[in-house]
Amino acid sequence: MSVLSLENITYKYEGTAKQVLKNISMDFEPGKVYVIMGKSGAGKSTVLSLISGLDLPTSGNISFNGKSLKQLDRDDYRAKSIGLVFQGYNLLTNATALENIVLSMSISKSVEKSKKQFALTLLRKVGIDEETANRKILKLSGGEQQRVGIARALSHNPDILIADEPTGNLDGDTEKNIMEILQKLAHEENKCVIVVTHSKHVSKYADELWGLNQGNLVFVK
Ligand SMILES: Nc1ncnc2c1ncn2[C@@H]1O[C@H](COP(=O)(O)OP(=O)(O)OP(=O)(O)O)[C@@H](O)[C@H]1O
Repeated sequence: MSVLSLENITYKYEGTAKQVLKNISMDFEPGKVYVIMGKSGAGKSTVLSLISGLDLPTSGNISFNGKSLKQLDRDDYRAKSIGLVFQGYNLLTNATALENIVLSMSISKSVEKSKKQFALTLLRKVGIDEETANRKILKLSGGEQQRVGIARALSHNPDILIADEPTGNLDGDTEKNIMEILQKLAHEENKCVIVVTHSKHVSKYADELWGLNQGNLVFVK
């Protein structure tokens, strides 16, 4: 059963004639890592903005658990069901790792009894111990920052994790570590993990690999 389904999506930016996405269809299930690979300008960011409910397709339909995003409250969908991981981490650099997670939980109105304990549990899950959790982001390595970014994306327990070039700023070993964490979240915690990248290395971690080329999406393996 798909958690997310794209049916015959096309997309044109307002006021432009170019079709940026050309009739693309794809189904996403829980428990799998999906990698969408494409060159610069292929349409990766556009697909992500549609999947995450920032915008609606020009034609076609996107559904989440069988319900069209057109009918859902998309702010609510984004806040509850989607976790985002960014290439540049997007953390508050002058706050600690722990504070970043707790703040994010407060904004998403988490009902956890102890936000701090829950945040520490999430951080431990991605390999950040308590000492590191209490350090300011500025004093963490890139790989550690991305692990905090993943913990933050998990803090409202979303069904879908979307990672936009999550290892774009990291070296090979660190890339492996981050991709293994994302893989574990899919395989052991049943998250639907969607990664967009231009990196061939990242594609090795895919349960399903798709290629995006000038707005056309094709199944690779
Ligand atoms: N706001 C916009 N208005 C008009 N055209 C846009 C806009 N944003 C992107 N495009 C165009 O849509 C196409 C796809 O862009 P998109 O940003 O989705 O590609 P991408 O694969 O994410 O590229 P990159 O890897 O460089 O981020 C490109 O031709 C781009 O010029």
